[in-house]
Amino acid sequence: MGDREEMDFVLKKYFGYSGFRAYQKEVIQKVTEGRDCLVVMATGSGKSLCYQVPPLIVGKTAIVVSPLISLMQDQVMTLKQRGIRAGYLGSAQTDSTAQTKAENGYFHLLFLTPEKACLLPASFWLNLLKLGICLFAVDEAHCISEWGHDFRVEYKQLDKLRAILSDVPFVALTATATENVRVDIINSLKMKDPYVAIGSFDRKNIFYGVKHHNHSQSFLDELVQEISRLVANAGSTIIYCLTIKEVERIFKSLQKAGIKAGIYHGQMGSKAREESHRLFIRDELQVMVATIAFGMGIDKPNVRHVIHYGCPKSIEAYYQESGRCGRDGMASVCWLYYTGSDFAKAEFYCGESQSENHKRAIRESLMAGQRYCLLTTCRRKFLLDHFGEKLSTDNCGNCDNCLVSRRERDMSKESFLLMASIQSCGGNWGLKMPIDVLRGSRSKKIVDAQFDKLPLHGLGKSYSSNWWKALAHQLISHGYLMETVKDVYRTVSVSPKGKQHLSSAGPDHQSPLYLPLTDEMLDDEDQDSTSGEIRKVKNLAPLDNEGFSEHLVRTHGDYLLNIIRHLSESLNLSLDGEASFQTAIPKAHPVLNNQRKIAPAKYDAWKMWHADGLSVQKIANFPGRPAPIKEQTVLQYLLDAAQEGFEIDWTRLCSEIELTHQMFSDICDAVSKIGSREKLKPIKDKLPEETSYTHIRTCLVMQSYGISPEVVAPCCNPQKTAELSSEAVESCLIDACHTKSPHEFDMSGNSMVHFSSSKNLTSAQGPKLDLDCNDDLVSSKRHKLVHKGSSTASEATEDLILNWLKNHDEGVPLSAIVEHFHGSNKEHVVKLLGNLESDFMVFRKKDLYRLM
Ligand SMILES: Nc1ncnc2c1ncn2[C@@H]1O[C@H](COP(=O)(O)OP(=O)(O)OP(=O)(O)O)[C@@H](O)[C@H]1O
Repeated sequence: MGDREEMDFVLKKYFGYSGFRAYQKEVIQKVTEGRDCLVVMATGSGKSLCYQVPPLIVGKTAIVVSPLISLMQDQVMTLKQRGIRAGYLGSAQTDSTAQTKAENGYFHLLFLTPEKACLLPASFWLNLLKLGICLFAVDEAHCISEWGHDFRVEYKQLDKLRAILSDVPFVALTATATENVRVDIINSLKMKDPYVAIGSFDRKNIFYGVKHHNHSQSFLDELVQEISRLVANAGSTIIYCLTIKEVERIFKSLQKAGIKAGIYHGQMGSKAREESHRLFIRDELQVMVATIAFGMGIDKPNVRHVIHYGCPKSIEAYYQESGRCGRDGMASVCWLYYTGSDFAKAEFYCGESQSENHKRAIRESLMAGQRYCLLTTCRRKFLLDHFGEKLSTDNCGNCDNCLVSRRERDMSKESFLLMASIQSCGGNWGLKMPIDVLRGSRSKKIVDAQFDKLPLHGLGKSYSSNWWKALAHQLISHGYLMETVKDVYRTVSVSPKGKQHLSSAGPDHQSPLYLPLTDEMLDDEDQDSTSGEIRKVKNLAPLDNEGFSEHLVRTHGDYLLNIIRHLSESLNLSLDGEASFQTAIPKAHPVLNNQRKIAPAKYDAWKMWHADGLSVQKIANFPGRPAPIKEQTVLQYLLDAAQEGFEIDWTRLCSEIELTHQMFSDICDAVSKIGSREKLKPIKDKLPEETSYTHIRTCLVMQSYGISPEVVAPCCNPQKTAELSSEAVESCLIDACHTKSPHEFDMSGNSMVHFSSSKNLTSAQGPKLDLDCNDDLVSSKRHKLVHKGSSTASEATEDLILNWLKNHDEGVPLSAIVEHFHGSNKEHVVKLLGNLESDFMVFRKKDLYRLM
């Protein structure tokens, strides 16, 4: 019998197939000739046969390295049923004779985990070599590469075996390998002139689609309805979720709707997982809701739908998971539902990873996933392109973008603004900075970099940040912008094509640039229909007050005033009378005698606080702002204003932020102990928990201006005092009696501390406050009360943990979290942290918990 005939005979005899699929025969032939092979073929294309047939032809053992015991067990079982001698070595092996049998060449196919392969003694290999090893296969070979989506360190060790098995052909197999992963595989396994078989990645029978979702219940209800419809037709469905919590949530909803669903994730015991898998394979379950733990080795032919509820880590992972669909070649459907927060998980995925290369690969992979989600062109083309395969057409006719014609609009103006902003910011930022500039933000970063002086600052206010981000992704996918990972950051810059476009355009003239609107952009515009009104208003000439709704004036009055002001300035007209819209933020920025000019945002904050008497909290949430700002930011503005010579009522400020006399002197002590005011953290570390960074900053500014600590209230804020419990009042009363303090408390708990004498204290003036009480005792009592209060509050909840972590950018070890929330036991805290981790709210890195 000739070689080819023998191959056909084996195929028929053991597998029952009448012909080989593409590439199978060539690979088998090369392997039997002793050549190394790299096999890159789509999921379900039949790669396994490439290592299963040779041992049956040459009668020598084939070694197969596979990442999962369960996968090996499945394969061994199936092969045995076909009359092939197959076995595996590993921790789950109960047959004590298996290793001896293997060493004596009993098996046609011997499966090993990479760890086991490296642990076997050299004598094992030498004995088996004497009998003959026909090939050494590495399945799921992309696990060898740090560029791969599923890198496993153990795979890296396999090169050690190359020295012992120097004459054995190595066969690496994977369904997902980009160019650099392929090179990595060949180098890592020290393959010699390998025969490379790259099959088509095009799964023609699969429809690809993407939808945007929010985590709302109504969306989940819609999903359940959709699944009910799907399961009414034949075939199975797999729903992949990013977290176990989501798996459980969706599973419960499906069960409620009477759908036969199963569940599968890494925290289930192996028995429960096996049972779930078995029921699914036998069609006793219609739907499997799973994490990606349900992945490799799922060879169920009739999976008709794969739904991803959340954007996967990479295109490779997506391709592999969606590849569980339609393995029998019948028409099947893959939907991906994503939400914006899916793209912010790079830090989480980087987890414990030590290698910078690997971290960069993770970030780049996630970026590619994001691009896939936001794509408005053919999805199949994008997927194939990712794997280096060209689709001859721009319209595959079997993805959502090719079937639904999208609304296109001339986005030349918007694109010009965005590209110009990115260019003006230097092209060294992510998208946030240039978009914030367009939206007129005066954040510290923007003001410090003087981006608020750019002519385009604030010109893009009428679109939301998300809208601009979606446009940016359009421009990326059309080649006008480039996204790169520099060290650990994603930056966006204008590409040569974008620069060309910019240079041929100006603020008033741009050549048309028609781009499709994404669902997100359309949703955003629908939601913000009033901003649509604003855009219309912008185009109105002359401005006409008819048709302005009350709502429009209330919500956008400030914006309209600005348009009118700019218009009148440009026309050299004066506006009669002072506009006194309640929503308008004061805009005049006079420079007082001894004051230096400060940024408008700071001046506004100072004026509202100082002249209008608004509280920090009111300023932060002032209705005239496009969006609220943080109270800390307002405080920082006030401190900056003070440093530029603007008048500040320190007593009022200290009272508002509850900076007590005791805190003030504690902070001064800490500063002198440390001997430096440069860094706040060491100062903070020396102080009690309730002393915040805001307290420290304020104190330092006051110190530097020689403001006397006497201006600081000795006891609690009068308004806050009213909120004290009766216990607190009682304690204060006791203190007041003991110390014969002039502070009086009425029985309703209202403090009558006389702040009036300090009313006019400013940064320039500093008369001493006449308070002769024993402040220390009062405030130390208060201190105790606060502490006692925080002990009740120290029972951990998810919200409290999140709030607390907000103040610890550098991360906190578990022990410190447990100590802080000593009202709860450790298990409870660990459980909450686990929930937060699985919700991607926090992540753990080098044993420190941080906010995402
Ligand atoms: N020549 C053939 N004729 C008919 N069916 C075949 C042939 N080769 C393989 N198959 C079948 O195709 C299915 C997929 O094969 P296999 O599991 O080897 O794919 P794979 O490429 O390893 O996929 P994955 O990467 O997802 O593991 C199996 O059910 C297998 O029996």
